[in-house]
Amino acid sequence: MSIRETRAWQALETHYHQEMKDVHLRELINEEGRFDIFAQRAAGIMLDMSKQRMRPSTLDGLMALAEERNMSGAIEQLFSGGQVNVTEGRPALHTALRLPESSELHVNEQDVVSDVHATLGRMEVLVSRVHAGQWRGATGKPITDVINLGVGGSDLGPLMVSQSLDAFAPDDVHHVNVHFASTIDGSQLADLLPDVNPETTLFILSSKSFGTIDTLSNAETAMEWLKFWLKGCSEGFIKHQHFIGVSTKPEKMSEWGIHADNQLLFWDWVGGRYSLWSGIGLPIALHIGMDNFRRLLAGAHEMDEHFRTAPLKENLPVLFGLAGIWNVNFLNIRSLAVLPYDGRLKHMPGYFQQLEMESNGKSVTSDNQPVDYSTCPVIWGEIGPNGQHAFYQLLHQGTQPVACDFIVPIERYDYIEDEGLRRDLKAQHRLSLSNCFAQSRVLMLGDDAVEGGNADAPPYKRYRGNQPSSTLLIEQLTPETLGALIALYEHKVFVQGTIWDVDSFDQWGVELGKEIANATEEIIRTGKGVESLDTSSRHLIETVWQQTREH
Ligand SMILES: O=P(O)(O)OC[C@H]1O[C@H](O)[C@H](O)[C@@H](O)[C@@H]1O
Repeated sequence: MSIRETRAWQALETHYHQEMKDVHLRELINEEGRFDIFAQRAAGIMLDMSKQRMRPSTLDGLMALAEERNMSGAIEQLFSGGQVNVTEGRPALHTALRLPESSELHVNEQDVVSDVHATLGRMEVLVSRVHAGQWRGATGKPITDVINLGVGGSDLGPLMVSQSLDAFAPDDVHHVNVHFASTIDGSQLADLLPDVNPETTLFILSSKSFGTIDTLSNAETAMEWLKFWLKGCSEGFIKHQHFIGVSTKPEKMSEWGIHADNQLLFWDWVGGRYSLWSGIGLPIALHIGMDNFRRLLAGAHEMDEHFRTAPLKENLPVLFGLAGIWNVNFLNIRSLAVLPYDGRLKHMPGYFQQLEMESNGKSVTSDNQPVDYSTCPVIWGEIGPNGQHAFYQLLHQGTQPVACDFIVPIERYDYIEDEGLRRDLKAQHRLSLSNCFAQSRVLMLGDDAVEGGNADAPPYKRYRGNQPSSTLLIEQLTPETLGALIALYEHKVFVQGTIWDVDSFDQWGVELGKEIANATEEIIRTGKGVESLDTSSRHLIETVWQQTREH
């Protein structure tokens, strides 16, 4: 039976048509006790959903829907290693990566917690060798630069966290610069390699499958570059001194030439987009130190515990997820903008794009039926204050309904020692907070945000308002709160996937494109088979041939 046919879903539809369809946020916001009902805190984060187009009765209806889908049972399954990744027949145990060492979790009679902590221990050894200046390149010089070669989940998480927690980089260790190269066209390597020293550059080959052509082609380029500059050193020695591999596939790493001592393993029950907590987080640990990496895990664990144990009505990921369901399935809002008011979080929208869209961008239920409702909205975003000068025009006066997540820390810049600078930067942060609160208010109230009203203004100066948003207010951006924030989104995705009855942990939709790309590369390279293609693709390839032949 489709979820649409359940009593809870139908009650929500009736509620929408009878009570909510024509009500504007400017009326809702004045309803009694709204903030107390719609704002909840956990793990250093306050989630304020009082600017969502919901009433307490909406929330009751959504809770009934969650019960209909046995949300508590699903959460229990997730944490205990149930086969929540149905199409691949395995658990999704990213939460086990953040369990404290003293806990136990058995999957197939194996205690995964001891494996996880043994790997963290190996990571620590690698990090401390680099930070002590003991890891040396093929010519004997200490490493100065680390380049992570990975894409998707093997890039976006480590990149986002490293950038966000830059201020936590330890200053009492041998300094290394951490860089990221992901794109298949080699763009980042083309920029990076001329500026680093081959004798002192270490590459991390990050790939869950160790079969992703984007990453392997970057690795080949890196290796050729090293061979060119380190003439006289054998290939095996170069690989030993300049490559670490992180993967679930030790045999493929060995085949490529990654020395067994330089391999960090993780497990097929860690989804790529949920893997920054595993060895895939090595660039983070190299950048901010192992202690801070463990703090990140501890913050995520705190959110895990909240998600696992808090009653559904006080449960941040549940509330956050259900608000999204209401927006997508009842208010028909299929666009979600992620808007951090903090420049350190510039890679966060991109990271959440993969997390949400690759997890829930699905249209088949767990028993292989086509869905008859919308699933994941389009996620996009940008640093909020910069977006104000770019696309907020559409949010305020365009024709699209868009839901927004505003993300902002309460306090910033306490770590700046220079007093004069600190004062000014704190003032700038106040500006950022003011802009954040002002924008969500105007999006909600429209013309009513103007003192005395704005009804006399010409149409092009009018603001409709009624765009719903949530605000995530973070006490301070620390490894702990960032860990908790990421875990909050991970669990929100799970809550929504549970309601929509989709497998949030597979990604079959990315496979066909890879296959066809390989076949296309062969056609471009060999010239054979172009006639079997459609007219557009054929002409594109012929145009490429024509121009490259002319050169
Ligand atoms: O880590 P890898 O196996 O190299 O995969 C890297 C990425 O590519 C794939 O195509 C998937 O879409 C992503 O989920 C994955 O994170």
